[in-house]
Amino acid sequence: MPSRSVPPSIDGEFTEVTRGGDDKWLPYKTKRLYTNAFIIHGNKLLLGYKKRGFGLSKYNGFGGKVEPGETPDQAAARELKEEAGIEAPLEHSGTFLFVTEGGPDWAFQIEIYRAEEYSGTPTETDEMRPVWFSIPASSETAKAAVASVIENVIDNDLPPIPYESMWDSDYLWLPLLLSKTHFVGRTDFKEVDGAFKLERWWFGVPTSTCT
Ligand SMILES: Nc1[nH]c(=O)nc2c1ncn2[C@H]1C[C@H](O)[C@@H](COP(=O)(O)OP(=O)(O)OP(=O)(O)O)O1
Repeated sequence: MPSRSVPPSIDGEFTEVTRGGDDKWLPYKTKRLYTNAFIIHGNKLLLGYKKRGFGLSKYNGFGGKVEPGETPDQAAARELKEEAGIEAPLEHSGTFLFVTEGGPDWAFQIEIYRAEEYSGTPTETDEMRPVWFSIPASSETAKAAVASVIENVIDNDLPPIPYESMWDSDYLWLPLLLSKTHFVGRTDFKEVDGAFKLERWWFGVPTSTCT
């Protein structure tokens, strides 16, 4: 079988964790920077239920556009405060490109952040309602982490991570974020009647962290 290429947008030495769909990666004109931040507190994960805009009625991390003059780190902190009312020592955890067919002709470059502590009280805003979910038991390797989340082994009374109400590809990389494994990736979605359907994806981790 011929070897399949890494998406053209991925630079550097990464080991594939998961891929799907064909190799016909969508073209895009430019990239726009976004952030997305997740709070992991013990065995709980904080997500926001999106009340308006793109991604309405989905659960997601807290984030949005990087404004002119801002760094992604600054934007991540600002968006977390604006959308959830909290502050946290955010660490950069991954990057992926979200490209659409039928949607914008530019790619969303989403910088993903995580923190294990926070200050303040998660508070509902006009855009997001914060909700805690249970994190499944952790695993040693990136691939095992993906498997543990799919099996959804939980040990508290909170609901499990609501993958069915998240963007279609989040179950592929959230386990990497939970296990503190830096990752890169790419997803191509197709917009049909206002809904976005995952068409192809690739996620990888730095070669040195994949055992
Ligand atoms: N967890 C996620 N998984 C995914 O596959 N795509 C995501 C994603 N989070 C964001 N995206 C993509 C799709 C989404 O419509 C786009 C913009 O992200 P957001 O919805 O977070 O930003 P907003 O349009 O709300 O920006 P602001 O108005 O600045 O808050 O990036």
